[in-house]
Amino acid sequence: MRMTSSTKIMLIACGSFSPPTPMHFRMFEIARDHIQQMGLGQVVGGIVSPVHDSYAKKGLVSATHRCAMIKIGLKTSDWIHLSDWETQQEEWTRTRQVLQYHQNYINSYLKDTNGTINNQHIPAWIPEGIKRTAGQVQLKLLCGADLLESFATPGLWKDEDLEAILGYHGIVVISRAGSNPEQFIFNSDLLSRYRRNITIVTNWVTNDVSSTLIRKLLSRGLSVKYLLDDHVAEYIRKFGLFGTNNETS
Ligand SMILES: Nc1ncnc2c1ncn2[C@@H]1O[C@H](COP(=O)(O)OP(=O)(O)OP(=O)(O)O)[C@@H](O)[C@H]1O
Ligand SMILES: NC(=O)c1ccc[n+]([C@@H]2O[C@H](COP(=O)(O)O)[C@@H](O)[C@H]2O)c1
Repeated sequence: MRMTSSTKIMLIACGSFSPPTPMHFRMFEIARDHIQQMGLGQVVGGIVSPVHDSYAKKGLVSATHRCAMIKIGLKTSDWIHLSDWETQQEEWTRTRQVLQYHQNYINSYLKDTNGTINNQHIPAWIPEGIKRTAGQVQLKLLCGADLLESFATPGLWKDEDLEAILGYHGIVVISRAGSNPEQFIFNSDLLSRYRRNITIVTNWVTNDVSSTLIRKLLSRGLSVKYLLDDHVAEYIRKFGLFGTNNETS
């Protein structure tokens, strides 16, 4: 998987997005700039894939609400799109399979010269005009350094899944306050083995706004203005999510 300036790349971020913060979308912009400026490839699309409801993480509101908020937050982006595929499955899907599904779909879409897929519903996350782009598209996992560090949590990730994610797709890691991805990779045999498939991107404007922080502010009736998209905040208040119950937030 050698990357050159002509390699076509799509980025996919998997997470709870409960709620989606501007940082969730900003990480795509930071990654695209880095990849293109370093001549590592051409980023042709971004996918936000919210986790299934059965993931049952604390603070997770229904996928219907999370998908709606992601769509609202992405209204002004012309290259990052929601994929609700994970949320539509019977149960939680491991990240390796999420990547595999999207990569397979992209591959068959690009190969579909007789237009069979064109007759079906094309998901919104397929970049417009991608068929005109010659060659293959490589799907990479985009994540914050905390997700990379979760790879070391015993029992959380299967080794064979990490091998597949790192070996076949590759990951793009955005630095996050309090993390040291270089050191973390150095300490891991597995990650060191796949070091060249891991792109670390320094976020020069560190911003540690997390969904947890936003949920806390909202549940305490505190303002989230300038931390969260106004329209997403409006949606949250409208449906009384995260303990807002129509209070000022
Ligand atoms: N401020 C940030 N800087 C870099 N990466 C981030 C930031 N916030 C979220 N991410 C990344 O976004 C992806 C989706 O994360 P997730 O939905 O779990 O967000 P979160 O804000 O960390 O959520 P929570 O606070 O509920 O744990 C993860 O890869 C996570 O590392
Ligand atoms: N084994 C796995 O594939 C695995 C394990 C833990 C988290 N994840 C994914 O990581 C993302 C973020 O999860 P957390 O918010 O729990 O860090 C989610 O999309 C989740 O599905 C995948």
